[in-house]
Amino acid sequence: MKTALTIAGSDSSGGAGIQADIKTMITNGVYAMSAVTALTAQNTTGVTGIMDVTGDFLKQQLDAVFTDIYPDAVKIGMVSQSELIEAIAEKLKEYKAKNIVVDPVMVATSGAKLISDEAIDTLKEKLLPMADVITPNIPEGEVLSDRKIESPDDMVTAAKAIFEKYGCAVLLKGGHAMNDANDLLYTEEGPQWFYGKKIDNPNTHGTGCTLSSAIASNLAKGMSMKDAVEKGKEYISLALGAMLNLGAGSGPMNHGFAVTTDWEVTK
Ligand SMILES: Nc1ncnc2c1ncn2[C@@H]1O[C@H](COP(=O)(O)OP(=O)(O)O)[C@@H](O)[C@H]1O
Ligand SMILES: Cc1ncc(COP(=O)(O)O)c(N)n1
Repeated sequence: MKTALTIAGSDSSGGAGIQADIKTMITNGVYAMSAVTALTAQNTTGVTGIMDVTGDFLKQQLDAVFTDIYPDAVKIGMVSQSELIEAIAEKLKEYKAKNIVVDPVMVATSGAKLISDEAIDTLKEKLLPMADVITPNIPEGEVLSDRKIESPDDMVTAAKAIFEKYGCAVLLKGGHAMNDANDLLYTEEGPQWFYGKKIDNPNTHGTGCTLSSAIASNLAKGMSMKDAVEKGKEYISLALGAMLNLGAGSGPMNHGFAVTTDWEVTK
């Protein structure tokens, strides 16, 4: 069985962060492991508390994982402090991690800020250049490219700028701010659009976490970047389309739509 590691924050309501990542990885057929960067007290209406782990404890978790069950892919989500980003960069280098997917999480769907300004600089300097692909949404893409993104043409210009600046493939997600679900992948081969049908579902808590974990799972299974993105988009469209409706705010998706309860105990 292929293996994947998520390095991210815990979402107590289970729709985003570590919990979304693990559910996504299981449903995509890989063995899921986690190194927790922070605990959040969070539900569908907002984040009420954040408790970061220490850099040393994050390193301990990464040592424990990499020296025993080597991950075929690594997904990085919420990392709010520079010290933690530095710890991750150091360990990924030490263990020669492969198939690194960075979701540069900055603001939750509910509006809470999940990264310090100083950490954004460290992310740009230390982590993005190590990534195989990064998956910013439009507001994150604006921060990383230092320009406004207001049209599909702007998406191409911004993705190219990020690709050239940080040397990693960029999947710039249109879902949030543009009126459709079209994402742009920018690699050394240039731009490629992935078209999605906008699903009329207000419950989008955790979509970014979920897509990046699906892509990491697909890379772990040996898919090319393009196939990993295409399959990842199919997965998130089905999870959104399952129309789960939980909580008072923007609720979670049904990550396990493809998990069967129709199993039997065999003796
Ligand atoms: N309503 C929707 N219907 C279909 N796909 C969507 C919808 N909203 C987001 N997506 C897709 O979900 C993925 C995550 O995007 P996005 O919501 O922008 O991420 P983030 O949570 O980081 O803001 C993208 O592939 C995007 O196109
Ligand atoms: C612990 C944690 N990590 C990430 C997100 C971002 O979620 P979204 O994918 O909705 O932007 C979140 N709300 N909580």
